[in-house]
Amino acid sequence: MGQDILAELAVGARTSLFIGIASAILAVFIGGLIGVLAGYIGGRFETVVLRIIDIVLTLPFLPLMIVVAVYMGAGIFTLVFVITLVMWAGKARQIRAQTLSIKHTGPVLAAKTMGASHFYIFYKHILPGVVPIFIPQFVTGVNAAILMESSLSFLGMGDPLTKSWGSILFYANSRSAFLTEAWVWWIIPPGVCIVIVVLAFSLMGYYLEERFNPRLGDYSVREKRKKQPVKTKEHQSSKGILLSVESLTVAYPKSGDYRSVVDDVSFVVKHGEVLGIVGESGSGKSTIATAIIQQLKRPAKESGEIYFEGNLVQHFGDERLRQMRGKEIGYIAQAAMNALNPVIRIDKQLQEAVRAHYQLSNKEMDVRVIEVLQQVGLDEKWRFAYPHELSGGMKQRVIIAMALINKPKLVIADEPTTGLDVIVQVEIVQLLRKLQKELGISMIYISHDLPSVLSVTDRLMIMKEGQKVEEGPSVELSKVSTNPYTRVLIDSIPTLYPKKETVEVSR
Ligand SMILES: Nc1ncnc2c1ncn2[C@@H]1O[C@H](COP(=O)(O)OP(=O)(O)OP(=O)(O)O)[C@@H](O)[C@H]1O
Repeated sequence: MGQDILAELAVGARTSLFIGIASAILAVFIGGLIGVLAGYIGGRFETVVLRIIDIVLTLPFLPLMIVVAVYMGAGIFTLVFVITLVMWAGKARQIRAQTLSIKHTGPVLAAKTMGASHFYIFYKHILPGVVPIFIPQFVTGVNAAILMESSLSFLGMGDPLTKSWGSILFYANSRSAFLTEAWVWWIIPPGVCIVIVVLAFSLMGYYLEERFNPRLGDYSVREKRKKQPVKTKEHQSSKGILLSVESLTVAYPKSGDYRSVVDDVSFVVKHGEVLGIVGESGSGKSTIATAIIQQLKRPAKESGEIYFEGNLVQHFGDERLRQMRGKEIGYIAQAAMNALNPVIRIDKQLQEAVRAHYQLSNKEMDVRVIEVLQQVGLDEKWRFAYPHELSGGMKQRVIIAMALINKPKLVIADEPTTGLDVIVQVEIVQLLRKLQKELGISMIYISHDLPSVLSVTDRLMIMKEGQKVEEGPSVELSKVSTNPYTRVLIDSIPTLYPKKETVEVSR
């Protein structure tokens, strides 16, 4: 008896898996093709496809199977046909959505602007973004198809001559196994097989979805920070040090190994001081800033120690870090003004920043919003505006207001003048300097533009290829530095009185 059941289960596994895998392959292939084409071509074709998808998704599965089985005869291929017919539409809808999100990204628009052919865009940009999600779609499809096959076979719509887990259950039921002790042998084993296989495919599907779906971005689940006593350096505050970075090294994987993008960098920021970090693009400036607020992207490897007010931030738990970000350290990220939510009023966005840390009444909140807008030189009426009603300079003032609204001790401004015209750049730089002095806060000012940094900083740190080249008081460094790289940066500053050069004009 036991051997018979085992043999039936083994043969049944073959049928159930075949139907599951074959239906999933067909559904993903057909759905994928139709979804990609509908998303990419758009227009009437897309509308027609969407209406067909809507109709298919509303088709009742069981009556459909009965009708098809009557015409085609019950059997494995009828099952594959009906399951595919039911499943392709859902796949097509998801893959169309993915195609649409890629179609409107910068690289695709740039390729179109350059006159690239549809074939090139499709092959180079759309397919690489869409194909990875076929894998999780296939796995979840197998899972759903096995369940459908079991249900249909259990209802007697499978092939009567072929064993599958569903048909084992059908025969068990038709011979009243549920009413006798036979259910232990006849029903539990195929039932357990279905549960285990479906669960295994579901888990695999979730994993692959997180791994391959580009829309899920950083797929890896971030490890929870270990709770541990925070290491402290008491003497730092007595020396007036607010932030101290010691031997910071950050590496990212490259060609199978890790490559340092910040290499053994140390510096301090004192209370009320402005430190400028200057260097060419890619020298690691933003990486230092994100390391300070502990928001490096995976899979970065970080070593070294960062102390804020004498406490080692790498030992901070999640809650302590959350409090540090936005409340004790204000962060003006690169191009942050483009990240203002276009459909939320300015006052609401500023209030969000306060709500993350304080519980204030609406009136108190409004007072704080007006106060900070005035500080950054914006009339209070602008608090009722939406971001698209503001100019670039005004948006950047809002971003500065957001960084200041919780009265932080340190502000990190990463290229705060990017994307603004020269006059507005000067205004923003002057505003930052004025606020820093008035509020007595410390600041790290990151830029590749030495002239703007000189006017706003007390000390400068020059970076090149992840390493600190030189550090010192801004004015001194700009006048007497003998370091060749620093000199290149300084000499690149345009002056009103350029050196006279004799130019020979050939006649
Ligand atoms: N998530 C990441 N994965 C791999 N490498 C990265 C990642 N983020 C940054 N890098 C690398 O780290 C290096 C330093 O980047 P970073 O953004 O810190 O430079 P930067 O000096 O701020 O430049 P920019 O002024 O252009 O923003 C670059 O070479 C970059 O390729």
